[in-house]
Amino acid sequence: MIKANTKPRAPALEALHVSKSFGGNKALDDVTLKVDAGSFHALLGENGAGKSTLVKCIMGFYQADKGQLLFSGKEAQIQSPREAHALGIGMVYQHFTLVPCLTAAENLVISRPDTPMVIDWAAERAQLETFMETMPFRVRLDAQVATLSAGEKQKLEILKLLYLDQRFLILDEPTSVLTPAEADEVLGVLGEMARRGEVSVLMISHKFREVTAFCDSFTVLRRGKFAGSGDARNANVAELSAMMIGDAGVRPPAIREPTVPEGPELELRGISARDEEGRALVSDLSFNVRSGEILGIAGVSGNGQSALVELLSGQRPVARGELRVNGAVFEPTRRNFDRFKVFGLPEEPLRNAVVPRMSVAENIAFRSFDKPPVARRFGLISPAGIRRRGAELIRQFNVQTSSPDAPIETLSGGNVQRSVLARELSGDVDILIVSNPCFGLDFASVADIRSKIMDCRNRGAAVLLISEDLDEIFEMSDKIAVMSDGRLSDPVPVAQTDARRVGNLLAGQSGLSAPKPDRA
Ligand SMILES: Nc1ncnc2c1ncn2[C@@H]1O[C@H](COP(=O)(O)OP(=O)(O)OP(=O)(O)O)[C@@H](O)[C@H]1O
Repeated sequence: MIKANTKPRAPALEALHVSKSFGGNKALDDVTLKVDAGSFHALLGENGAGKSTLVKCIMGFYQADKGQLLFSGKEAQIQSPREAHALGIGMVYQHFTLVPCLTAAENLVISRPDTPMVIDWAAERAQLETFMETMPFRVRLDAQVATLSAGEKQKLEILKLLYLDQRFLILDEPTSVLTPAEADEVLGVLGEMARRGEVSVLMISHKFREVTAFCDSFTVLRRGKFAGSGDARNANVAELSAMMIGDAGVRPPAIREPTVPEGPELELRGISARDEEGRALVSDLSFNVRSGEILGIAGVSGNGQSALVELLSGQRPVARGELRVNGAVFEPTRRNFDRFKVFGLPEEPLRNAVVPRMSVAENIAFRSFDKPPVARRFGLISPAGIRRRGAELIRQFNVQTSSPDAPIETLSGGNVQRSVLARELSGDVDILIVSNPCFGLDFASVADIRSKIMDCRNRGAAVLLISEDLDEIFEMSDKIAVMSDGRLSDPVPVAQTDARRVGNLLAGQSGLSAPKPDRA
């Protein structure tokens, strides 16, 4: 049995003069990071700055080319994640690693390296309850993971590390799936545990507010190099952003210009969709998005937003209802996307919007590979044309890649996102459907991408923005609707609502159209 939380013993970690290259690309160049025992340390940097590479070197996923790692003052050579776990270093990833069909208790027990072949569930259960009592937050042990909210899953991921007696916690943007209240709770509790000397935390974050409100110290990386470190409680946002981006300026906020609602229009009439077992994913969605307008759909992840994006992009059949573009019934096929100039950014672009092993240039030129100037006459594809067009968009959208020919899977998460946006926003756009477009992007990229989306709207596109980020919804939208449990509230102009009302709808309280009986 794992001995849980018997004594305070947060470890310190120092990564000294670490360098790591991929081919000719120096991802880390003489980087030093020091996390004191019992501190809550933030790791900041633009997309592609080297944050993931550094934590992957610490976790033993990568071996550094140069440098030294000291763990609790002793030199450590970590060859694999298993060795990192054995030392007491654990990581919470951006995406959940729990097994959805098992209960919370089962997930904890099977995560142990010493799980016996035959499990004495009564004994395990008693030990788990004792463990839970020592923990600052609880998760229902009998709940099936699939039924837990994102906040509960995130807590369970953290509990799992503590259950495994890992006291150096690395968190990769842990709050991106949480509501603001859940994020504050999780970070607040981790901060208290660190102060009590029970854990040390290293958190990758793009959110300045969280860093200054919850962390003790920070390190900034810029283009693979150490750019600065200091006390997070006294840091100010201007200082942090200057360290992150150097002299490069941030684009001013997106400017909303007056528009005339005459032009392209997207309409959904009574749309329902189901999962493979026939359960309703979205029910009776009816709304329209007009030219020069952004309709923002707010919602906590898992309330039907993915199904909505999938059916709009033709990846999921419509069970009932009609999609219309410019007044006519619209079938979401590649041909029609081109014909009606419908563009989009789905969730998890590396999985859903690119071919990982193909080059950045090829992925960017995808939509136009059979059109001039990328295609030669008679529809023949021109590799030089693809490369030229790709290189042009890489420059324009500031995608950080060692070369246009690098496989897109070697780019940092934020740069994959920028590449897909480069592809989707560079054309003549009439209808734009974007889902969490700024997920995982650094603050300068967020400003840049939001302005590009706003430019599309200002030029007359009808924009559907699906986002879990309420700040984004309020900054960008002309009208707001809330999705909860597969249903949508009536869209209202942004001036007629506020964060409290939207928050109530997010929590599933009244205001949504009454559920209608859903038949197959
Ligand atoms: N497996 C790999 N092969 C080739 N290049 C890589 C690989 N992993 C990372 N890189 C490169 O290393 C650099 C740093 O990437 P990294 O993922 O560490 O950045 P990051 O700061 O975590 O960015 P983000 O905030 O976008 O996640 C980037 O230029 C990236 O393209």
